[in-house]
Amino acid sequence: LIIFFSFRGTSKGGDKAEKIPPGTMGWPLIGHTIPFMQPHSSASLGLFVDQNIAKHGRIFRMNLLGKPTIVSADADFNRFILQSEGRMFENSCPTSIAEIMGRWSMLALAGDVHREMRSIAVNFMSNVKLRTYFLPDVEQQAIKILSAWRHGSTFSAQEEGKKFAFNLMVKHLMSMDPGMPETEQLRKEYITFMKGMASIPLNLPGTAYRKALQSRSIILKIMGQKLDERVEKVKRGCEGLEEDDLLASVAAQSNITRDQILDLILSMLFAGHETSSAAICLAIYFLESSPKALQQLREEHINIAKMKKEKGETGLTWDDYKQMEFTHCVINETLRLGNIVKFLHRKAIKDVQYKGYDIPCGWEVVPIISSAHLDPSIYDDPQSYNPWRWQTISTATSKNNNIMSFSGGPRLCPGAELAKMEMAVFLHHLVQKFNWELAEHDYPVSFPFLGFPKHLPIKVHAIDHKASA
Ligand code: HEM
Repeated sequence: LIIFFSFRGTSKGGDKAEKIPPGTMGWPLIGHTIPFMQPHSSASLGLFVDQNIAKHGRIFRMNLLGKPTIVSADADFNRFILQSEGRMFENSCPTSIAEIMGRWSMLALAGDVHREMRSIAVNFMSNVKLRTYFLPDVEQQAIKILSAWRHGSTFSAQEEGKKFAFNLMVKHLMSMDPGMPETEQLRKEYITFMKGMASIPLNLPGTAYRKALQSRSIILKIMGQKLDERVEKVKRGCEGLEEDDLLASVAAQSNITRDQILDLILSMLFAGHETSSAAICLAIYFLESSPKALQQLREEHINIAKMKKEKGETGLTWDDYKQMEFTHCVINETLRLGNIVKFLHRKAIKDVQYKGYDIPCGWEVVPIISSAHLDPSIYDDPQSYNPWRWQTISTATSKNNNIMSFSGGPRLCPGAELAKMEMAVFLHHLVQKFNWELAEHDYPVSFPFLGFPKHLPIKVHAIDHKASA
């Protein structure tokens, strides 16, 4: 029976009674999960999705992770899905991710509890906080990382990017300082935790998934100790503490439980660290192969630094950041072609009709958000890295629906501005100090989490400003 029901419905046009999008359900239980998850260049949709689009069109059905699923590579439908969050569709995190990130993680929540947790995240990264607290720290961390790079040395840019983003997040989430033993222990556990996130969810002795669950317990223990310290300080009424870090501000709230706080912090560490470090690596990768873009970017930053020096200013300001026009083009193009997040998980919470198709209530829905970025009808020559295209495209999300890197609708990434600012500040110092080349061939791969198979090895050359003056 399982085989019969799994293979039935391989018709091209979808079911007759209901017009469910066409497609095949594949093997019993696992369906097409393995080919769907097959690693591929993040600047592509992958062979499986391309083949299905060619056969069935941009909206098709399949069995993913044991569930009937509608996959959409249709930019309009994706926008519709994201904007109908809570009304027709809602977040639907795979069980294995919810288990590892925690049931209170923002990635796993939907509805009112999600809204409550989200407002904490939005407030944590408000514009005022970005200007006041984050910007100086981002700059300090960037300078610190880059000052350890030696002329002529070769190392993994991916590791450096992760160190930068990790240090920044743990400082702002829990006031943990880089290099301290407990920060290093947390980082070590976090690496094991991440390996499990990207593994097959088999909770058996020795598997990456089992190890990740064990690391999760250790990470929560460390975070729990930090939380206890904060609660104690809040009780003693230490002034200004709420501004210190996220732990302090949530510790002062009585409406969320300890488990909720810990899962929130862990999901923020994940969401704010993996993505922005990937973004920095992508910029390093794309700029290396685009000397003209690198040159223009460098000129922009040398000019900003020169003007600041003339005015006797040190440290970047929000106005400096906003003035980095070409840098914003580089960032937009890097995110478009790099596709840090390829797809999202949603499910239909009622029967939905769209473009003549029926999406049955309860079915999983996977919008492939990278599809808009790679669509030649939206972006000319989408495979080429061309930051200049953004000089004529409006980047306001309200005006441009085809920028999907940060998702859209009510779950739009609350860390978008922080991530862009991290990229801009890191690039400001990087391009003034170094030239670089890939030490080995590497490229960004969607696992589905974005990574570089060889960890992006680069060789750096310090720029001799006296010689170039
Ligand atoms: C270039 C870097 C980044 C990219 C591409 C990115 C992308 C995304 C995407 C696609 C989502 C999914 C939204 C959905 O389910 O519809 C998301 C959610 C989220 N991101 Fe980011 N993100 C980035 C950086 C950050 C940073 C620096 C933070 C800071 C902590 C952050 C925090 C979050 C949070 C808390 C969520 C959950 C939002 C919710 O469920 O309402 N992100 N991000």
